[in-house]
Amino acid sequence: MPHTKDDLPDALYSAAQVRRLDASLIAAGTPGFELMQRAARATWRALVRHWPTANELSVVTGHGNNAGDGYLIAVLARRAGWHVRVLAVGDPQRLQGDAGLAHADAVAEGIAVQAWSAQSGLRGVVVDAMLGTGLTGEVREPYAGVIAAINASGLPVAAVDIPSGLCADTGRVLGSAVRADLTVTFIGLKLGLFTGDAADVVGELVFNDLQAAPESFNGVDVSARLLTASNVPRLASRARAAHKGKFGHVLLIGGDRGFGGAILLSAQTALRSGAGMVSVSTRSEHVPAALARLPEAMVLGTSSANQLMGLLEKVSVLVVGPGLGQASWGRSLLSAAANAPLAQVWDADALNLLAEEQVELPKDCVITPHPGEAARLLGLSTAEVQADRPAAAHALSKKYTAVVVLKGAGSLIASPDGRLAVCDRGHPAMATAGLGDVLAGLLGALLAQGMSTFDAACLGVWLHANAGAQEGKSGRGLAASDLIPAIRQLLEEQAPCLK
Ligand SMILES: NC(=O)C1=CN([C@@H]2O[C@H](COP(=O)(O)OP(=O)(O)OC[C@H]3O[C@@H](n4cnc5c(N)ncnc54)[C@H](O)[C@@H]3O)[C@@H](O)[C@H]2O)[C@@H](O)CC1
Ligand SMILES: [K+]
Repeated sequence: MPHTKDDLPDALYSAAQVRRLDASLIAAGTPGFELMQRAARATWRALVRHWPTANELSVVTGHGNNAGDGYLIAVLARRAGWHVRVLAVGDPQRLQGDAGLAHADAVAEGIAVQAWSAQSGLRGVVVDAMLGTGLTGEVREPYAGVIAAINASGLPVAAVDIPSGLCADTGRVLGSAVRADLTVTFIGLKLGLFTGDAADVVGELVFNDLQAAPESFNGVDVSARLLTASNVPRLASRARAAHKGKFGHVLLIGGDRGFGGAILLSAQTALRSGAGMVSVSTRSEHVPAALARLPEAMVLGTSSANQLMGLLEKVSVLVVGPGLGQASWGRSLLSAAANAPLAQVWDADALNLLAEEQVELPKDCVITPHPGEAARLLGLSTAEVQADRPAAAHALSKKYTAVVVLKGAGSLIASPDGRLAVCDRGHPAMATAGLGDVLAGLLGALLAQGMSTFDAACLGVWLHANAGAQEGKSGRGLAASDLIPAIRQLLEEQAPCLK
């Protein structure tokens, strides 16, 4: 069954797990060469749909089964009357097994198979059939040079299974990767197609399960779940007899001198995302501005942690960190929060203070690091975190026994019980200040309405990314507060109040 972006299955696999799936399909009676033919047909159909007026193909092949798919795509294109040639990186005589058979089929069809050279000259649509799930380590020559030539050609590119150079497990470009306009991927979705660098190289994604019987998936673990409109957790609809006491009381702590706006953005989002009551603890000099902006909130000018104590007994959820700063004011408020037996969201400077071991995180919190904060918490560099985002999210979740939202393209949500969810929505216009404050306030409101930490994190990330995609469409200049009405609208569409 072909699937496009909006109806993808949600199970995500590593390269090793997909290899196990391949093996179980073959063991269940479908020969590998038949799978390769199905992969080629699926790619060919998607390619014709994507470029309906094209009639010329340059298929660039490597040395494994990914190349085998490429030879069979060339055969289908030739039979459809297209001008086709194959540019082989390395010696095609060395191809073995099913890929060898596919090469023989292409030759028998009279297709010109030339050795790749810098002078080969690419034409028409380029099919990238060099490196698939068999990629290991940084891309070596001659492939790196061929990838650079394909990217420099400016021609349309269809990638077979995964763009060559993109790691199927981590979504990291291993040195260099083909920038595809279309990727057709098979059997099981690879986690690496949805996080990290993937969004810049995958293009339109089409999935085909190659008619795998559902039983073939039994016994093969899933690495992660893709968040989709149908599986994302929902808030319950509200009863008519609802009252504000049922929807929690969120206390947001932060906004030191110079960062007063951050906590207001969080508080405004918590209010607009359905929290029953919202209180803000901030610097006394920020109180008049906060009241002017948020008349619905209770605003407490706080100069020391002692002033928080009474309030901590009345509220149900804490959001700590936006604009908190790292000076003694923020540190003392964070320590008071850390001792409160409440559901909590820690963000921004709360995470920097946590990394400095100034405080201990209570159990069952949500933490929302961006890659730089995640790196500080793990004692790694940001590049090391980005090199394997799923591993970093799992490691943080284990280290702090917390639900972790690792932000950045393809946000990840990791739970200490091993679950991992991936959100591939969002928009580059979201790379702007204040977006994290909005997310923290949203998560606080969802916890206050009774969701578990993992469900709140999944729904919060999903709503935030979709609101960003909706509002970011017009490009740069998105202000964080633009997201708040969009989040409210999406929440209401998802779990409407009774009319
Ligand atoms: N039955 C199957 O196994 C099926 C496999 N399929 C295709 O087969 C692919 C997997 O095939 P393979 O496991 O043969 O692997 P690939 O074809 O992905 O790549 C293996 C080749 O890449 C080279 N290579 C690995 N890392 C490299 C690096 N860092 N730099 C340069 N070269 C590197 C290896 O030396 C080897 O020649 C899938 O992605 C998919 O396209 C599909 O045909 C469906 C069925
Ligand atoms: K490829």
